[in-house]
Formats: sequence, structure tokens, C-alpha cells
Amino acid sequence: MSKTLKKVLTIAGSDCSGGAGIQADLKTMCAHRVYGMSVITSVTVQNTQKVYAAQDIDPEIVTGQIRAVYEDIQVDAVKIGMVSNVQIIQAIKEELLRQKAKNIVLDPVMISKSGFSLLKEEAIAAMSELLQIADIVTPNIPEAELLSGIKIKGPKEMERSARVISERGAAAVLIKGGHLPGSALDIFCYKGQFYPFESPKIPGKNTHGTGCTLSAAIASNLAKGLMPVEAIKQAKAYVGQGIKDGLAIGHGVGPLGHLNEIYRQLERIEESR
Ligand SMILES: Nc1ncnc2c1ncn2[C@@H]1O[C@H](COP(=O)(O)OP(=O)(O)OP(=O)(O)O)[C@@H](O)[C@H]1O
Ligand SMILES: Cc1ncc(COP(=O)(O)O)c(N)n1
Repeated sequence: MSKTLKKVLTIAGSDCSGGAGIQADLKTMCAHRVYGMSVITSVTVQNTQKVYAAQDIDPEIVTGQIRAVYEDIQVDAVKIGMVSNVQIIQAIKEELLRQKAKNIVLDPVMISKSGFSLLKEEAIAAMSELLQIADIVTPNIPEAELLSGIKIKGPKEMERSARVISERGAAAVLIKGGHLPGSALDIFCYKGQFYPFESPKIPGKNTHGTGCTLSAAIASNLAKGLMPVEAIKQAKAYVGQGIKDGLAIGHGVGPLGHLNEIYRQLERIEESR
């Protein structure tokens, strides 16, 4: 089992309430049956209602965590989430280059759903450093606007914005449309082509960590050998199911239901005994 088990690393911030960040990523990896590992960049103080504070980890400790993992374990894919500041961005870039990391999915996290800045203002420009090493970058609408300088109102601007972000060095760009009215339309720009992924918007308030979950699912699928378009298609379906299975936990924007399919399977096995 351990010989075929794929290993996936998340480099992200901790969400003590379990809905986003490292915690969402590890649950996603678990549900994808890959071995999850984590490098923590920042410890946030948050719940489903609000982010109260964040304590960034020393960049040397971030480097040390990445090195400790890569020196000992073969990593099949890596997802990068909240990176907080310029020094941490540089530390991640240098170490991932040194380790010749492959299958890098970058979720350029900037602002939480509750409006807290998870990336220092001066670090927004430095995000382009990470674009250059990413195989797939997954900005939401406000992040794509900041990275490309294009105001996005619909699919046309999503495509233009994706092209600009590609020109800035990202190998492939998935613009997530969860913040736009209408359906949940994401557009993937890959090797000069556009691939739309559209699904009905699921009503409800369980969308805490949708972006974290999507990027962790894409990384897990890449680790398992899926090609980018299929990896994204399956990851989007996983997020949709997670929103539908959303858990009534907390008083604000609640978490996705990650392992419900596995729980359902276990229940069926128990019932058939
Ligand atoms: N209500 C919804 N129903 C179905 N899919 C959704 C819904 N909201 C978001 N999605 C999908 O979830 C994924 C993440 O999109 P979103 O735009 O919410 O990212 P994000 O803003 O980075 O997330 P987060 O706020 O967690 O950081 C996309 O594939 C998007 O289409
Ligand atoms: C550590 C961490 N990483 C990412 C998010 C974004 O998720 P959301 O936009 O759903 O608040 C978050 N809230 N916390």
C-alpha cells in the first residue's frame, strides 16, 4: 500500500476552526486517499464568523519544514495556500526550486471570506515570484483582478485576465468564478486554450475554504497521475459535493463535508454485515 500511496504536501496557514487552510487541505487529501503532509506558514485565529489575528511563522522554520519533508519523502505534488509575507514567499520559492518540486498548485490566497487580509499589502507584488514556479495557479475573481490589473465582470474578462497571468509566468491559470453572480463558472487557460468548467451554484452557507479545498483536490489528482483538465474537473465535482454535504458547524460560513462519501460507504458496509 505505502509503495503506491501518493504523497502530497500543503504549504499554507492553519485555521483553528478546521474549515479552511491546512486543516481543509489535509481532510481533502484524506478523502482523495493520498498521504497528506503540511508546512505551516502562519497560525491564524479564526472561526466560521471571523478571522481575528494571524501569527506568521519564521521564514527559516518554513524553509526547514519544506526541507525536512523533501529530504526524507518523495513528494508527488504540492499545494501552496496562505503565504502571508514577502520573506515567506521567497523562502518557499527558493526551497521548492532547490528540491526540484513538481506538480505545484498555487492558490494565491489574499483575503478571507470574512474580509481579513491573509497576505500583507506589500507582498501582493511578490506573489508573481510564486507564479513562476507554479504548474497551475488558481486565483478567485478579486485575486485575478489584482494579479492581472483587469476588472472582471464575466467570462470575457476572466479569459483576458488568465492570459495576462500566464504571461507573468504561470504555466496554467484557473480563474475561479465563485464570487460572480450566476452559475459557478471557472475558466482554465492551458497551453493557449480555454476550458470552461460550469456547474449550478449550490445555495447555502457552507463555503468556508472552497478555494483551499479545490487547490488541494487538484494537487491530489495531479499526484495520482491525472492530466490537468481532468484533475480540475474532478476537483470541482469534489468541491460541489462538499458544499452539498456541508456541515452545520459554527454560526457563520460553515465548512464543507469532506469525508461524507467515505462515511456513507462505511455505513453501507456495516449495514450489509
Ligand atoms: N455556491 C457554490 N456552488 C458550487 N460551486 C461553488 C460555489 N461557490 C464556489 N464554488 C466553486 O468552488 C471553487 C472555489 O471558488 P471560489 O471562487 O469560492 O474560491 P475562493 O474565493 O478562493 O474560495 P475561498 O473563499 O474559500 O478562498 C470553484 O470551483 C467555484 O466554482
Ligand atoms: C488559513 C486560511 N487560509 C485560507 C483561508 C481562505 O478561506 P475563506 O476565504 O473561505 O475564508 C482562510 N480563511 N484561512
